[in-house]
Amino acid sequence: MSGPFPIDFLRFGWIDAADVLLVTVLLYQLYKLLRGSVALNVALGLISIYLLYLVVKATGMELLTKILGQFMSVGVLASIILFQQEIRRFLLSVGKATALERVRGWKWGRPAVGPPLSVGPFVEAAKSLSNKYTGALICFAQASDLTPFAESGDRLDAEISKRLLLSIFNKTSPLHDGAVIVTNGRIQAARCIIPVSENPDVPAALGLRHRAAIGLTEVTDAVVLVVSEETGAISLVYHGTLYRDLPTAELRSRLNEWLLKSGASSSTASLKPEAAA
Ligand SMILES: Nc1ncnc2c1ncn2[C@@H]1O[C@H](COP(=O)(O)OP(=O)(O)OP(=O)(O)O)[C@@H](O)[C@H]1O
Repeated sequence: MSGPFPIDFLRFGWIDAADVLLVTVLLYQLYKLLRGSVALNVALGLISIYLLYLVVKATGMELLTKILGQFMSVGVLASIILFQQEIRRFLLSVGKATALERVRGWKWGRPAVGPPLSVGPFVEAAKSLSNKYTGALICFAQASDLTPFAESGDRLDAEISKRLLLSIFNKTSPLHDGAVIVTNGRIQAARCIIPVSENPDVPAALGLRHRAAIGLTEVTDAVVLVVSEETGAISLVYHGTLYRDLPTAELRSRLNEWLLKSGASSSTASLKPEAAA
C-alpha cells in the first residue's frame, strides 16, 4: 500500500488526503460566503438534487436519471447566473488572500499607495450630520473597484474636507441623494446608486440607505459609513456586517483599523492613523 491509511480495497494516499482537505476547506469557505443569504437555501437545493441524481442513477431508474441528468447539465450555468454576487465575493477574497493586490502596484508600474487618507474629516462630518439628523452614505473603496458605482452618480474628484461632506449631504443640496464614493484619498463621486442587500436577515426596521450600505459590502470589500436621518445613529458596514450606533471613538478606531489594514495591502489608498479625539 502506498498511502498512509492502507485499506484493503481503497488506495488512500497523501494526494487523496490533501484532496479531501482542500474540498473541505472549499466547502467551508462556500458555506461562510453563503451563510445568512437566500443563496444558501438555493445551494442546498441544488446539492440535494445532485445527491438524488446520484441515487437514482445508482439504482438504475432510467427515466428519472434522464430528467435529473438534463437538469444537472444546465445546473453549472444556472449556478453561475444565480451566484454571480457570491462568486464575485469569493474570487475577491481569493485575490486578496494571494496578496496579488499587494504586488500589483509595482508589477504594473502603478504607485503602491495613493495620497494619504485621513479619517478625521469623515468622523467630524458624521458627528455634525448625526446631530442635525441628516442622512449620509459614504463608501470607502479598497481593493474592489467602485468605478461602476461611481459612474452612476456625479463625478467630483475633490479633495476631502468636512465642509465639502456637509455641503454634499445638506438636505437642500442637489447632490445629497445617494452615496458618496471615496477612492484614492479623494471624493470620487456623489449621488451614486449602490446595490441593495437582498439578505432576508437584515432587520425590517432598516430602510434602503442601510440596506444599500450592506449590499455594497456583500459584493465588494468597501467600508461604508451610514448616518441615519431618522435616529442620527452613525453606523459602519464591512463585509456585510452592520456595526450600529457607534460612539465617535469607536467609529474613529474602526475606520483606522479597517482602512489602515487594507490600505497597507491595497493600491487604492494609504491612511494616516488618527488619534482618538
Ligand atoms: N441603492 C441606493 N444607493 C444609494 N443611496 C440609496 C440607495 N437606496 C437608498 N439610498 C439613500 O437612502 C435614502 C432613503 O433612505 P431610507 O429612509 O429609506 O433608509 P433608512 O435606512 O431608513 O435610513 P434613515 O435611517 O436615514 O431613514 C434615499 O433618499 C437615498 O439617499
